[in-house]
This record gives sequence, C-alpha cells and structure tokens, in this order.
Amino acid sequence: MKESIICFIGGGNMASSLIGGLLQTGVSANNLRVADTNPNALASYFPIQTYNDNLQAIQDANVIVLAVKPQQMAEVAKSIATALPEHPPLFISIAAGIRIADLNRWLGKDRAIPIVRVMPNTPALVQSGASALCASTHVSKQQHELAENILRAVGLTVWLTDENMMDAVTALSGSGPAYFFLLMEILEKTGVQLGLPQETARLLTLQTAFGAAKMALESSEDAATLRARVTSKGGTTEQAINTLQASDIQALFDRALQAAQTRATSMADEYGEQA
Ligand SMILES: NC(=O)C1=CN([C@@H]2O[C@H](COP(=O)(O)OP(=O)(O)OC[C@H]3O[C@@H](n4cnc5c(N)ncnc54)[C@H](OP(=O)(O)O)[C@@H]3O)[C@@H](O)[C@H]2O)C=CC1
Ligand SMILES: O=C(O)[C@@H]1CCC=N1
Repeated sequence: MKESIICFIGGGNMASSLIGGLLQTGVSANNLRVADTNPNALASYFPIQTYNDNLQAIQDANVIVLAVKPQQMAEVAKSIATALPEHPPLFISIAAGIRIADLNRWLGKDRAIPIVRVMPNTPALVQSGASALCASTHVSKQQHELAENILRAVGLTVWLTDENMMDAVTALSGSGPAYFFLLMEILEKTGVQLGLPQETARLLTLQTAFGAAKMALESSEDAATLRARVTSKGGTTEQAINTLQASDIQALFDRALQAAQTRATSMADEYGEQA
C-alpha cells in the first residue's frame, strides 16, 4: 500500500473520514488525492492534492475510491470509463446499494474491471471503523490485499463472499454510528432533564458509551451477560430495562434496520439497473 496512489472521487463525509484516518496512520499525503465539485474546502482540511476534474485526478492512480452518492455513481463511473488505461486500476466503491455488476458495466462495458465493494463507516476517522468488503471475480490477489490493507489501516475488516449481504451490513454498521450517536443525544438530553449540568451529562454519556464498547470488545462474555452484571436484582437498571422492553425496543430496532436494508436494496434498483 505504501507506494500506491489512492485517488478518492467525491470528498464528502465518508471520504473525509477515510482520508483523515489514513493520514493519521502514516500514509503519505503524497500518495492520496481527492477530486470533488468543491475541492477548495477539502484542501484547507487535508494536506493532499485536490482536483475538481475527476479524469485528471485518476491519472496513474493504483486505486480509485468511488465515494460519491449512489445517485451520482452511474454518471461519474461512465465518465471515468472514457479515460481508463488498458490495464485498469483497482476500483473501491463505498456507495450504499450500488452493485458490482452495475459498476462493471458503467466502467468497463464488456471488459472485466477489478472492483471491491466496501461498506465502511465514519469512525474510520479515528482508526475505529468497521468495513465489510466484497470482491468481484476480476480482483487479483495483490489487489485483494491492497483493499484489505487500506481498510484495515482505519479499523476492522470482514470479507463477504455473498454480495447480497452488503445491504444488511449497510443497515447494521454503515448506518450504525448514527444509532449510537442518537442514543448519546437522548441520554445526554435526559440527563439534563434529570437535573445534571449539560457538560456533566455529556461527559458521563460519552465515557459510558466508550467504556461499554471497550468492555464488550475486550470481554470474553457476550453483551447479554455484561448487561446482566449491571442489572442488580430489584435495583435501578432493572427498572430502566423493563421500561425499554415494555415498549419492545427489539421490535423497534428490527423495523429500523429492516427499513435501512430495504432502502439500500431499492437504491440499487433506482440508481443501478435503470441508470
Ligand atoms: N456517510 C456515511 O457514513 C457513509 C457513506 N457511505 C457512502 O459513501 C458515499 C458518499 O457519502 P457521503 O460522504 O455521506 O456523501 P457526501 O454528499 O458527503 O459526499 C459526496 C461528495 O461527492 C461530491 N460529488 C458530487 N458529484 C461529484 C462528481 N461528479 N465528481 C466528484 N465529486 C462529486 C459531492 O459534492 P456536492 O456536495 O457538491 O454534490 C460531495 O462532496 C455514498 O455513496 C454513501 O452511500 C458509505 C458508508 C458510510
Ligand atoms: O445513509 C446512508 O445512505 C449512508 C450509507 C451508510 C451510512 N450512510
């Protein structure tokens, strides 16, 4: 990965998290590029080369990370196709929903293009991302390792052989940080309502979230057991958990993640097949 030139097309929220995370891990700024409709804003954040011309940005790149919105992907990929060399570089797409087959058709028409579809998440910015990766059959062993090295530099990686699982991953870990941030917002607000100063409620919320995640990651016990250890019989936690379960919090999350997964699948149809 050290010598590879990695070019991001689209420099929004997710690309910025990946770029920031890669820079933090020691990837040289000389090896990273980003193209965006508004490159000036990015140039002030990151010490890397920025472009407003995608075709100029991809010249000599070993890896092209497609990081535009799903609805922009067909147009962007078809335009890049016009400038691809005989031996195309590795493409990494992070777009929700967009299928490898559609990307290959837009990028290569009938020729095979090495594509790894990835669903990362924004904690990549602090090297704590979670990414699922799925490779097209045209990805070489070296390119497979390259994609793995890029994403592993910013967090956990898991490989999927069944691309159909990517929409479930999107619902779980792609969107997942937002669920935890929402819970943090709720806990902080409720703490204030219970009489705590705002900053105290904020700090206690964040440290509790961090501590619970760290403990769950480092423990050999499952989340249900760790929860039971907090829940003293006849105590305070029991009251809170009973209240949450009386409103069927499991059913609520079932519906929420189902809705996210369904949207990922519908985006694939909306912006893929017919695009
Ligand atoms: N945000 C997240 O947590 C995650 C996002 N993703 C995926 O990442 C992708 C990007 O999402 P996100 O970063 O949130 O979206 P953003 O809108 O923040 O980023 C997309 C960027 O691409 C730019 N852009 C638009 N058209 C072009 C073009 N033709 N050429 C170059 N750049 C262009 C946009 O500019 P402008 O604003 O001017 O249009 C914008 O800056 C999506 O496909 C999403 O599904 C995946 C996992 C997590
Ligand atoms: O909300 C979205 O569509 C993107 C994909 C996963 C996280 N953000």
